[in-house]
Amino acid sequence: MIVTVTPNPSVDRALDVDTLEVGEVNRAHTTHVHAGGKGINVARALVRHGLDAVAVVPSGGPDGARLTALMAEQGVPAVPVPVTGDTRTNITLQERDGTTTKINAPGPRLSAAEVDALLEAVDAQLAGAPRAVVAAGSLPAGAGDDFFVRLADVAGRHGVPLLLDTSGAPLGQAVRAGGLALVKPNEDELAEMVGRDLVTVGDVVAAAREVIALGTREVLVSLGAHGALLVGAGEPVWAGGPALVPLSTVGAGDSTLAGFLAADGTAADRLRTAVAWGRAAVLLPGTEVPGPDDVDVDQVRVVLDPDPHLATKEL
Ligand SMILES: Nc1ncnc2c1ncn2[C@@H]1O[C@H](COP(=O)(O)OP(=O)(O)OP(=O)(O)O)[C@@H](O)[C@H]1O
Ligand SMILES: O=P(O)(O)OC[C@@]1(O)O[C@H](CO)[C@@H](O)[C@@H]1O
Repeated sequence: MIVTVTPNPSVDRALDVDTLEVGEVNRAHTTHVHAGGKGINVARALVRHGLDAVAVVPSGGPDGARLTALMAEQGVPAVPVPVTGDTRTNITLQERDGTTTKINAPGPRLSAAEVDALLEAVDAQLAGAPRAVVAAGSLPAGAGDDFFVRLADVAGRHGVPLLLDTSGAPLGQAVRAGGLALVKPNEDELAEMVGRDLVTVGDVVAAAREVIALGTREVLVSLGAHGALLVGAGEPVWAGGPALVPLSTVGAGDSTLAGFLAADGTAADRLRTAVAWGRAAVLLPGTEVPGPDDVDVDQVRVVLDPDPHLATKEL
């Protein structure tokens, strides 16, 4: 069982347009609606592969009800924590050439009592001794930048590994507090965390090692079209595949993390599966997550200890 926590979930609405004309009336030809938010997407991808997952989410107003209904439709077990504010809707504008424009709403402000209730709901799930807990996405106002530090305390008390995918100050605080099993920044998020540009593989590996030195076991850095790097105690590993034209990149990082959790074996095996799931996600519309038939592990190439001088854009 994997428990996921999404402090700021969303109903994801994707509108497909041929070409987006900024400042004009654009007419979409298709819309896709999915239960969204990073932790929910991880749970959805795991469930589509027949694995056990449960998603803990604050839920409020009509869109909160819609969110939990969408999860139920997809057979994703949810633990909704009632909140007074309205759950947000996030918009994706998807162009035919693969260009993705996303507008994420701020989401409702949570009261201190609602934040405590969310942490208590996670605490109750962790009492069942799941294999891991994944916390992912941005924080709503009111949660406090130390929310993931508090969550790490809860996970630590239960001895459950915590995997974190977030950004900005909440990521920085959690990394500095230590005790994380894994963080999954993309290249920009890692660069922001260490406060410098990352150009080469060596730059990314050095930044990941700084994170590890602060008390995180592994760093999975997703590099968009250029695959992903896994840095842990051993030698770094890169995985990626042939170029493809994305249908929607939304949630690709979440499917990557789900694939990583689903896989067994060496670091290379787990990274290969993670990248295969991420690649499969970008070939699906909106925030659709891949199932077993979508994933092609054989297309993914793995390189142990990649050349540190290579620019990540050349991978
Ligand atoms: N354009 C692309 N072509 C091929 N693979 C891609 C592309 N974009 C993403 N991927 C795959 O998906 C993985 C995750 O992508 P990315 O690094 O963009 O994650 P992210 O920024 O966390 O995304 P999100 O926040 O939308 O989930 C990559 O490691 C890669 O395997
Ligand atoms: O605003 P956040 O929490 O950073 O990101 C939310 C979000 O963009 O992330 C998911 C894709 O990873 C989407 O389902 C969702 O709309």
